[in-house]
Amino acid sequence: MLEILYGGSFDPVHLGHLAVARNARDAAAAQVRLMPAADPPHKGPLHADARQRLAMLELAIDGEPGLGIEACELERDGPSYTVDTLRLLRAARVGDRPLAILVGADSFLSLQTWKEWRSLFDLAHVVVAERGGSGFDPSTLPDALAKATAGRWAQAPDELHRLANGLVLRLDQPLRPESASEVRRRIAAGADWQALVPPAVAGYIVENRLYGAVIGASL
Ligand SMILES: Nc1ncnc2c1ncn2[C@@H]1O[C@H](COP(=O)(O)OP(=O)(O)OP(=O)(O)O)[C@@H](O)[C@H]1O
Ligand SMILES: O=C(O)c1ccc[n+]([C@@H]2O[C@H](COP(=O)([O-])O)[C@@H](O)[C@H]2O)c1
Repeated sequence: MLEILYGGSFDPVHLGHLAVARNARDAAAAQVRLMPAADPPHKGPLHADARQRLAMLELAIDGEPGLGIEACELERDGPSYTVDTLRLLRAARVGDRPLAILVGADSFLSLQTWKEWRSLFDLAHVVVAERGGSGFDPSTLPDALAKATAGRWAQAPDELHRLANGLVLRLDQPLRPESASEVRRRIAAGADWQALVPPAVAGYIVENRLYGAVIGASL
């Protein structure tokens, strides 16, 4: 079965993440694992610690079929470079089975800034989820990314099951407006935020006073 790794800070996980993960699972008939980064290379300091971000992910997926968690990046120090993670997972448990990474269009458009980015295609497929405002259009990619992805575009998700790595798939999906920074911003501003995250995650945020949430805030 195709496995799709969905990496992120998940600080916190929100309904946009879940919609993207479910859509990828259903469209590609795949197992999707949400993969919290210990130290995402291009982000400033995170707000919740690794244990808390993992706990929120567990509450969010709540045993849902086809969704899981890959926590291997939390076990190593230093920046969570995806290329290193893919090499480790290929060697440790995935072998030569079909494997993909799932990224939002904003992340995909900056793929050239990732460590050894061209090697990513030797290790996994890349699934790109549309994200509002990202201006994602495969015909207007930055030059190097356009060259590296030429001839790799899959026409349909089932192509990803037939090869171990190397294809790029654009996933059609309704655009989701949520972002973790908007959740944190609203909490800090005392504005409504609970509808942006699963109810169990909202409860965890309040109980643990994450992001400046106040105990006793109505859920
Ligand atoms: N609403 C969304 N629609 C599509 N992709 C998303 C959405 N939110 C996050 N992603 C993608 O999920 C991955 C992990 O995102 P991350 O955990 O950094 O969340 P975020 O909401 O972008 O966080 P922040 O607002 O703190 O930057 C990235 O590839 C990102 O592009
Ligand atoms: O490998 C890299 O150089 C690299 C650079 C930026 C982001 N990533 C990964 O992309 C995923 C989303 O990152 P972010 O910053 O949107 O939370 C997460 O799994 C990061 O580890 C990876």
